[in-house]
Amino acid sequence: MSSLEEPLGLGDLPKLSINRLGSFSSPRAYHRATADDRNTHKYNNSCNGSTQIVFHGNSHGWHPQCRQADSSCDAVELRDLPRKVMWDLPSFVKIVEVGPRDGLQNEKGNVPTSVKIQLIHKLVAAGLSVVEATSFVSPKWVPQLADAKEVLKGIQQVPDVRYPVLTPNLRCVQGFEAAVAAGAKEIAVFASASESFSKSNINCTIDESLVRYRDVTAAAKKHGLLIRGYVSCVIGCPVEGAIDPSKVAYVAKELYNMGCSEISLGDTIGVGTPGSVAAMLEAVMSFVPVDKIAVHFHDTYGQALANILVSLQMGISIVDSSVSGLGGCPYAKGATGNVATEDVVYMLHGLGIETNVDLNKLMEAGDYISKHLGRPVGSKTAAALRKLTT
Ligand SMILES: CC(C)(COP(=O)([O-])OP(=O)([O-])OC[C@H]1O[C@@H](n2cnc3c(N)ncnc32)[C@H](O)[C@@H]1OP(=O)([O-])[O-])[C@@H](O)C(=O)NCCC(=O)NCCSC(=O)C[C@@](C)(O)CC(=O)[O-]
Repeated sequence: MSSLEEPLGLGDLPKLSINRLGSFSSPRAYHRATADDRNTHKYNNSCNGSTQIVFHGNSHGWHPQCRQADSSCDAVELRDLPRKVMWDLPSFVKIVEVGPRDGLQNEKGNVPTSVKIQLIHKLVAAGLSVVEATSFVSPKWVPQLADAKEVLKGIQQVPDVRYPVLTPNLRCVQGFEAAVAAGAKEIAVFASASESFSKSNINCTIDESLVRYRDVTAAAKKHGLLIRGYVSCVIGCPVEGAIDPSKVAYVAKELYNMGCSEISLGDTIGVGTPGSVAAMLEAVMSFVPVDKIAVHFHDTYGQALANILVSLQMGISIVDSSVSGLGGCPYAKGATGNVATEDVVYMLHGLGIETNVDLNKLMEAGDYISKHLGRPVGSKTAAALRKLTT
């Protein structure tokens, strides 16, 4: 059994399937850089036929710009960039903010209900359209989220914003019934591709969890609720080591077929690299439409942004992240938080991809919760931009 203390060795990585990447459509021209694009990070990247990018600081931090001072560069066909570098990327990425749930569930010190609610309001004010609010799970096993009912009832819900909550079973105390009673309009069920993680996380086998979730999704459909399905340990498990992509595909397919409208693939311990992520996504895409797949990368090994980029190149357009990089799963020893939402937004805007998220307002939300937790903000982008502006 390989230890997950060490990053998976190259020999352990499933070989990247080149044919899928090779089938990407031809590149497209990027937007022409103009002065008023400065804040939208749309840019082109070629002058005089060669491809050079220099950065000039501005009020929003760094802005890629042509070497020519007047930035009067022409829009460039991506064929000027080596094809192996860039593919056709989505023009819009939906960010699912999981900080209030996945981020806080692992916090040892109690976070007051009012702080959780205020954080959710700030995240929505930053433009996030999906903010996972809490979990209706056992307070014995996740004490931090024991105030799930109060949080959900306390949020001033904004129309068109979604506030999913985790529900592991039908229970009226901690589960689906309790969530509906508290006003939930969207739920999430969460299975694992690893038997060991399933047992330690939700106290049952994978197949037992799928039986439970069929009941939960049937009830949710009766109530007209949206259902999200998570698959944990899609790359590696703290106990079993590397996880075969076929196991991930099986669980994803089962959750999709029982009625989950979106399948979020969680690298719970962050061991994935673009090679193992591409192989896993290729397996899942055989059973779940690519526009129904979300990626959920913890950043324990610093691979999350690279893993997101390869996911975008394979057609994914839904990315989970945690403001200020909060979080980690109480059942995955050593797992650190999800990739920081601020870092994801900065990368996406730098690629000319829209998110509807205002980075400055997002940083305010990150500052708010980091101050409350008494620690520096967990986003490199936020830390760098703060240094620039102070
Ligand atoms: C799901 C339930 C409600 C099932 O709990 P249950 O077994 O259905 O029912 P129960 O709560 O009545 O428990 C029955 C007995 O089993 C015990 N028990 C109950 N659970 C456990 C456990 N885990 N480990 C060991 N024992 C457990 C429990 O204590 C009780 O024993 P008794 O108190 O009568 O002596 C419970 O296991 C639970 O609340 N677990 C916490 C699940 C959770 O919130 N995990 C974190 C969220 S998932 C996550 O973070 C990953 C994700 C989604 O972000 C994606 C990713 O990153 O991969």
